[in-house]
Amino acid sequence: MSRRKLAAGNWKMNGLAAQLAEIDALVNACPAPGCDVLICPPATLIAPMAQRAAGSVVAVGGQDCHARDSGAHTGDVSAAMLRDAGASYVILGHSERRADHGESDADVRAKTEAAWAAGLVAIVCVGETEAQRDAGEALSVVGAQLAGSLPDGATAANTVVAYEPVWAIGTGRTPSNDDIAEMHSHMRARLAERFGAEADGMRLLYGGSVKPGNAREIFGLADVDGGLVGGASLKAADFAGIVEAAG
Ligand SMILES: O=C[C@H](O)COP(=O)(O)O
Repeated sequence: MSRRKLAAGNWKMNGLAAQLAEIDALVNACPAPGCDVLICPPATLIAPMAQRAAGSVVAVGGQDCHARDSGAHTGDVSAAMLRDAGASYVILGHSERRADHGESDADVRAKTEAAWAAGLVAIVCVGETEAQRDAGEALSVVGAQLAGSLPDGATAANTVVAYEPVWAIGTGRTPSNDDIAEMHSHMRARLAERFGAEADGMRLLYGGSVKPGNAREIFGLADVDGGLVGGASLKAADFAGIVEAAG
């Protein structure tokens, strides 16, 4: 099964209107990439970024959504609102959301259902802490997160899974290639048990200190279908190198 790779940037809580110029630079640097390209800016920049990127190869996504469409949820944003602002993807269950906002697998599953209902592709994040890896629990922890966070209706078209070891995020550290390959193979097998042949088409991203200098090697590993990139997605020059590696 050939899966088109995805280079996804997560700007996290970074970016003011002035940074929208990075999108122009990215579009110029990557006029015809051989992979899908996505930037997930903070919610305040989704609409202007989507307008700026309209007609280009760069898709725009959210970093979270509420499980409900609308209502009395001060400060929250629904999947329908993201879609209305021009998003086509949403990151769900990022470890920073799980840690900062206490999001459970059940919460992530409900948000994923909401994302699909709004026509968004869900990028569902999983990953172990360093203590869990040291205890030999990485595979079982990620397997349980996958089982709990993905609803039954997951398909290759509506879902992307991102494996992000918590200890590799923003640290400059990455797992060994063998460890990444082992985890991605494990995830593919768990998905195949549950979703059958559909799992062959699901894209599995690696995230955690992906840089232009290591992206090609990581994206070349079996069952790695691109990356979810934090810090190195903020500057078009860096992210263009990662897009190039994925293409
Ligand atoms: O969503 C992105 C990840 O948390 C990775 O962040 P990082 O590339 O800054 O390590």
